[in-house]
Amino acid sequence: MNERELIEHIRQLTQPSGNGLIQGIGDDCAVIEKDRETVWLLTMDTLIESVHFNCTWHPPELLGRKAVAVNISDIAAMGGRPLFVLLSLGLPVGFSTNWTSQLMRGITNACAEQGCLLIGGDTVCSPAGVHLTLTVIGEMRKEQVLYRHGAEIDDVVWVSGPLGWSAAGLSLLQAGNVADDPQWQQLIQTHLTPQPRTKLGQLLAETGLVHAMMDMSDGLATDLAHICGQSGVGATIKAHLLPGGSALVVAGELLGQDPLTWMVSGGEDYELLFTSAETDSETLQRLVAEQGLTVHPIGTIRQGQGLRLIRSSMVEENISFQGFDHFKKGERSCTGTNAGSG
Ligand SMILES: Nc1ncnc2c1ncn2[C@@H]1O[C@H](COP(=O)(O)OP(=O)(O)O)[C@@H](O)[C@H]1O
Ligand SMILES: Cc1ncc(C[n+]2csc(CCOP(=O)(O)OP(=O)(O)O)c2C)c(N)n1
Ligand SMILES: [Mg+2]
Repeated sequence: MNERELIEHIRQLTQPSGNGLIQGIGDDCAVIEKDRETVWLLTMDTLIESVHFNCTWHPPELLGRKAVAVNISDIAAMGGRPLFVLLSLGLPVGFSTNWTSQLMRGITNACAEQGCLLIGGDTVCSPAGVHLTLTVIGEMRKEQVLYRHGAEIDDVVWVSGPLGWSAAGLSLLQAGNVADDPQWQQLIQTHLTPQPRTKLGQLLAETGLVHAMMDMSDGLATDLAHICGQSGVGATIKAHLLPGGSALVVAGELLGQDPLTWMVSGGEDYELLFTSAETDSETLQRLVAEQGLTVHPIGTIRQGQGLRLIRSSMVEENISFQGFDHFKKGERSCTGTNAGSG
């Protein structure tokens, strides 16, 4: 069973409604009725040493910032405003006080910059490595919430920024000796401290022009496949429209890796991915530009199912769910050593 199948299995075991629940398992946040006009948004994400970060290259302050950013990104993905954070901290015996206070400086500064309050959590000993789990609570107007479902045939598919930078930055850090070169700093910084698109998410929700939205953590191939699956549609993406940039191409040449693979299935972009009617494209781009922000059209929603990538050679390829999956065969991060393995 892979990660997606396991989450679907858990979803089928749960109650879909009650207690004011509007959206349970399956979107970036759970959505719960707060009052007639507003909803609560709740989300949780974990970062685990050796799976999500490596302490040899990840400065603790930036790790703290990243832990907040990847969680707040899920609030941005609904169009909401983050308010409160809960932090569960798992540290090995004999943890460094200096390392931990830098981590906490990153967490508290990032919370303050996003206007949210750290209000509680838990602190435990970990038998292996550092574990960081955050819960973020946000709010927004009920009628403006943007779900993964809702994409319509002939919609334009948009992304809020460059793809593949984080994956390229990670490859450069893993390669070791090249990482100090100034030409790679944008790629590396994107990996070490992604920026949640909170302002853009709220703006897009307010326009009322967006049909479906999510944030990108597992790579376009998997994340857009979620929007398609939940909307009952397919999509076609054009490789030459994907925003990448020259540093990605040069890094690919240096490391012998394909920049398109980073852009499509690398993951950890934390950009917003959304769809809107073709006839609203100009208005949408104008409203976004007025706030000093940018968005890029990358393809089209179509009838049917599955996600197709059109390469420059005009060859079409099905790339559905080819992004990151914690338990996918060949994904090296977890080796079972306990009762849960096998
Ligand atoms: N162990 C779990 N128990 C209940 N719900 C889960 C579990 N793991 C993930 N989910 C839910 O499944 C959905 C997809 O999760 P995930 O792929 O991690 O989304 P995201 O990329 O937005 O973090 C979310 O709604 C999340 O809350
Ligand atoms: C040491 C290390 N190895 C590999 C990766 C790459 N990586 C780890 S998790 C992940 C995907 C995103 O994490 P996930 O836990 O799936 O977040 P979610 O989709 O729940 O938001 C990627 C690309 C990394 N960041 N660090
Ligand atoms: Mg998650």
